[in-house]
Amino acid sequence: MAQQIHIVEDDVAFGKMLTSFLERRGFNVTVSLSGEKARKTISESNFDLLITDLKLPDDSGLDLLEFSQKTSPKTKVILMTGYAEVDTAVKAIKKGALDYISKPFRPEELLMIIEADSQNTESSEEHISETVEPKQPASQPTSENSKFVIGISEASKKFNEYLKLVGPTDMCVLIQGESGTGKEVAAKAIHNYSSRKDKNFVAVDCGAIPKEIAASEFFGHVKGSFTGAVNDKKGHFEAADGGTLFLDEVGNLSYENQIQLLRALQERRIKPVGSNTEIDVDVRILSATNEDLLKAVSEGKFREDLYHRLNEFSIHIPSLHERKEDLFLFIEYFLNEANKSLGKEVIGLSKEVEEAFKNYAWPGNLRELKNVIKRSVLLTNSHLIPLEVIPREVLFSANTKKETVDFSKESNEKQLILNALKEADFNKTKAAKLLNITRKTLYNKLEHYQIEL
Ligand SMILES: Nc1ncnc2c1ncn2[C@@H]1O[C@H](COP(=O)(O)OP(=O)(O)OP(=O)(O)O)[C@@H](O)[C@H]1O
Repeated sequence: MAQQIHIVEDDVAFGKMLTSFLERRGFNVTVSLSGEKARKTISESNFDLLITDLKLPDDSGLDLLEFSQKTSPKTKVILMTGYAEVDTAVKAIKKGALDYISKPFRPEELLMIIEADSQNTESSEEHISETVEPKQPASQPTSENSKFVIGISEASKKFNEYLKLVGPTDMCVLIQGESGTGKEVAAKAIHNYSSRKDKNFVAVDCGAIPKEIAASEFFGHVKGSFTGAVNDKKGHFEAADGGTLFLDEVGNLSYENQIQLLRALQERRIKPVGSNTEIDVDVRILSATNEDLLKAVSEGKFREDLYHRLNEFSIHIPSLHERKEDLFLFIEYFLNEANKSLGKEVIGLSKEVEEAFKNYAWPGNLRELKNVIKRSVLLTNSHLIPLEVIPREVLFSANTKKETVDFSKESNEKQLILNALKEADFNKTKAAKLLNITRKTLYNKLEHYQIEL
């Protein structure tokens, strides 16, 4: 069963960031924003781990540690401290806390403490118990798969179920989705769920191969078969033998190349350009497209027989807009990636940026989100990404959603009003409609925020 974690943290953004980080790694997380709420929650449920801030507005982490030890002695406790509080934290360890972690910290550091403790617990349990749980079967995702975000939205859960379901079969899968939604990542996951996972995964961008050399790229060639063929060359099919060949942007293949590909798939045999010998190949084909292939078929641009061969099973990857519930998991994942690659320690987004990200439609999907975060992390000199480093298109996009309007914070409100005005071409009646407020209220707010038009 997943470990139950209780976080006590009055900084909402930080608590949220830790929660999504830990939930993505399979923990069940409950958050309390105050000592009072924490005490009530501790009394009502059994947690494996309590992670509490040392300084709370209405309580102290040390007192909570004592309370937890009395009420729920099996719960382990980690304290989060500021630099100046390390002495107190050391006292807490003496009182029986598992560990302390100094703020600011990266969530991975916290995870390391949790995992180190679990390993200690497991190894001591293995000595006691004679029957050890069987290890995971070979068809489980490899560590490669654990590198991607599964998501919590219904759309993500469904499509990830499909990946798992079709992975171990030998079916050809057509992966459809907008640009940047993660089609290649999905193809790699299918490969990793299959028994072919120890063989090659060869990805080919069909849009980037000139049609004149496509046959040689796919099937290889022998030395001297055409000008420039100075050596024998293996093609993608041979390179992927026993494994998986991923044809990205498959709709871009020329009609002639489609015929050659179909033949290779039907016969499971290829002939390198200039060779008289055929070679047997055992390759699973996964393909991806961000265009409507059926439309291409009906327009005579894509062969119907090839379409059906590639599409033994089809998977649609939802756009980021269709899985907004996953947005913060992806943000946190890309933030960690950016921190690692840039050697930075940015812990999250400021409230205003959070709001802007929620309101943006992310037409470039995960790739765009990843790029925006990396750029922002590079430009950020504090712990939270500020509004100033966010690209203009994200701030002033035409995507202010009525349902996401949240007037709880002044800074959010001002930003939302600016977005709506921009979307409405500065027509106040339209902007008021977008914001779901009356024109009069909008005028009052423009005055309040001194927005001059
Ligand atoms: N589930 C995921 N978890 C973490 N990162 C992801 C996930 N899916 C995609 N990404 C990242 O998002 C970016 C875009 O993914 P990918 O290249 O697979 O998209 P694509 O749909 O194949 O793009 P295109 O249509 O341009 O070929 C990559 O940097 C990838 O690492």
